Amino acid sequence: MPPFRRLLGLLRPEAGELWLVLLFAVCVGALTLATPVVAMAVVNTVALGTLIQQLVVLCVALFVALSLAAGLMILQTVVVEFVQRRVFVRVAAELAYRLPRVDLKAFDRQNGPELVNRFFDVLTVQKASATLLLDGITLALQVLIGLLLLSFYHRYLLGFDLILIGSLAFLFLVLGRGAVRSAVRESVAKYKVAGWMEEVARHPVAFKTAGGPSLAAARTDALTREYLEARAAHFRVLMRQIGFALFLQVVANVALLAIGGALVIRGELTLGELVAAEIVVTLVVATFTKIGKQLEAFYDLLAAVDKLGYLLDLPLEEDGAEAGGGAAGGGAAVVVRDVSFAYDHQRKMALTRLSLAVAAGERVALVGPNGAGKSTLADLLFALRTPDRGWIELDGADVRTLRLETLREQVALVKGVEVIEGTVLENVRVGRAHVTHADARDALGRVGLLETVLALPGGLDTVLWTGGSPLSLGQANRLMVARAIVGRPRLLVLDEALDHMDSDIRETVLPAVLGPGADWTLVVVTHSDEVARLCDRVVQLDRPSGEVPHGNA
Ligand SMILES: Nc1ncnc2c1ncn2[C@@H]1O[C@H](COP(=O)(O)OP(=O)(O)OP(=O)(O)O)[C@@H](O)[C@H]1O
Repeated sequence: MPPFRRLLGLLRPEAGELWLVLLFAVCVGALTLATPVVAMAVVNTVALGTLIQQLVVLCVALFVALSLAAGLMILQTVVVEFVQRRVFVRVAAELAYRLPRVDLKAFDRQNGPELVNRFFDVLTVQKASATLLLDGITLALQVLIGLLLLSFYHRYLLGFDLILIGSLAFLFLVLGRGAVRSAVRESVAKYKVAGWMEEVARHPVAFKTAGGPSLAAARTDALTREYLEARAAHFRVLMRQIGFALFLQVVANVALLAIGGALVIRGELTLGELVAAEIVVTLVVATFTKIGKQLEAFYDLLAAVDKLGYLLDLPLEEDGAEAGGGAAGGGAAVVVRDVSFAYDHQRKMALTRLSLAVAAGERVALVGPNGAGKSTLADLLFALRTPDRGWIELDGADVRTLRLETLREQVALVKGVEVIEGTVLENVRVGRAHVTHADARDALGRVGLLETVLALPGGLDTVLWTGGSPLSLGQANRLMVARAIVGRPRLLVLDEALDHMDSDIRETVLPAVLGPGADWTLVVVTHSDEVARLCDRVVQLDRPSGEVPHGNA
């Protein structure tokens, strides 16, 4: 979507306030023009040698007009402040809604956390929109009203106005061509630098290996250069416009003095009118010097909105409509029917026409070589991805038709370690209000982690950091199992979650997932013969040989 349309979309809910800002600006613009009007009256009355009282009345009138303008400007600032706050809250709320629902596909070829950096563009939107709403509109209106006023003095000045308006149109439309594109390119380059910095910070071991620092420096150098080129290209457009605006300022000032002076000499303009016209033109052309700042704010705003739009446009998972569910407790029967799946942009199939039936309460080990598609199947069971063909049933219900929220109350997946910055309790609960403190303690106990957690300074309220610290990796792994079993799922899918545990620990955890109280259906992806042996059945997956029929772009 073009950035300008996106901007309108973002500001639409604020339409009421924006009209108010515009109204204030019109009033302020009109009121500030009281200065030239009063000046003209003063010059004319002084020239005619009238009374001091008239001067006092004029000054009082000017004071009232300018005070009113100042009051309106304060109101305008307050309204713009509220608009800014609301834009921040709206974008934050929308992202909080969308991010957990983003289709995993979107993150296959892009770094999710790096994409989220674009949220900071809300600040650019806030700052730039405030600049434009407060100064930009007022300046534009001052120019407009000023030119209108000027045209009343003499028809020559109307011609002067028209030439000035034509020049301004040339400045914005012709000289500004390509500015939005160059602003967007600049901001893309900026994010690449930030993304790379994050990459370096995220992989401390890799970048501490012998060549790590030089790789960090070399790539930063290349990306910074890319940024500088993009910035320079954008600056060229800006300078073109700023230079022309300043040139226009000089020409307009001189031209008015020349035209006005000639008209006064010819008696077609009074001295007062010339002074007033001169003040108006000074006001109008003074705005030209500020055009650079306004233009930069405008292009930054469009680039920021473009970036935010990118984040807000990430595709969401397709949700089913059925509440579904089958039996309330116990294991769920799972059927995988003729399922094929290929990742986007891959030539090889990840799964080809796989069929599998798992009875309710059955424990199945999925084994096979690297790349056989085991993790892909685990993802499909949790509906992180959708089969390209075939389907999956849970207790006879097609998973695609179920509401994802309901489905994920019934299916739990343990895949890698995802510790959220928050307390141990929050990490076990993950927003599920029905999970009590006692439930969390019970789940932690079952995976042999309760004593370790209670020994931490804050017990279950100890704050964990992303990555799991102060827990060890193995302990964090068990925390993930506790998170999965605390919701008493009907299908538990463990993607190599047991493989990383030492045999003692595994013995503690195994009863929790395979023992008598564990009445769920279990699918364990494993490379361990020991784990496989404990299951009711072992299903071997082999690397699919199929190619994606017509590419998978
Ligand atoms: N995000 C992805 N994008 C593109 N291709 C992927 C992605 N994830 C996996 N693949 C490909 O899909 C195929 C199956 O991968 P999958 O991770 O399911 O295998 P696996 O059996 O779990 O392997 P392992 O035992 O190594 O964990 C592999 O060929 C892999 O290269």
